[in-house]
Amino acid sequence: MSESVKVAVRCRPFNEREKRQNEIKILDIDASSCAVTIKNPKKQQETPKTFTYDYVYDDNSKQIDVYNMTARPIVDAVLEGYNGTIFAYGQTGTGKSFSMEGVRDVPELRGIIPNSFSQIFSHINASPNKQFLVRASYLEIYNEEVRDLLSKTPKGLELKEHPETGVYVKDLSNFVVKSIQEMEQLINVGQKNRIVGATNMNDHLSRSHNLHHNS
Ligand SMILES: Nc1ncnc2c1ncn2[C@@H]1O[C@H](COP(=O)(O)OP(=O)(O)OP(=O)(O)O)[C@@H](O)[C@H]1O
Repeated sequence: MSESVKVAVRCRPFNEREKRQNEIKILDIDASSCAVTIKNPKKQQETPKTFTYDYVYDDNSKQIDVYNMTARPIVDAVLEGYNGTIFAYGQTGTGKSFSMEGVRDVPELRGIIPNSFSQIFSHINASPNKQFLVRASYLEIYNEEVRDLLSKTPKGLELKEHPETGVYVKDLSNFVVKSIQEMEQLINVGQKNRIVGATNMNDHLSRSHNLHHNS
């Protein structure tokens, strides 16, 4: 049986500032062995350290390849009735939003979230004899406060634990969605309610973090 938690590492290309400052690349990514080797630029004589992961992506990686290798199998399992979570973690400015959301209007730059909507609804549309229920919630954690981004009055919500179903957010709204368009509408509403919106892409000082949940 394969592991239930898998870890992927993605390295982003240098940004303009890093290029201008002639930064040196300290990561070497070897896709064939899923290994990342990191060297200490201040101590060239130090032996580089190597770590292995379930998937590794270098700075040339394409959104669709990241999706197909890492996210598609999770969404496949969800469509069969299992639970699945895709979670991006990393320092500010490292490419979490790029990987998760990407650039919505440019098909090849679309990230995991829009690609998963396409996969979910094409699967549902191709399975006329099965019934599916898709519900969506969208929340933001900002300054330790859980905010419901799909509520008209986003306010702090409580985190609770249920003995059988585990941790949940009390009173978090959720909406039944029947198409990609409906899903995108909800995302648009939620984006507008985020404390620090996607328009502040270049300000990496105080971005909030958000979780997306499809069931
Ligand atoms: N793989 C990539 N290819 C090209 N550009 C990328 C890639 N990953 C990130 N970028 C660019 O790098 C910048 C920072 O990425 P992004 O905003 O996704 O970081 P983040 O981890 O979400 O940051 P924060 O935690 O501050 O929200 C953006 O301009 C983004 O377009």
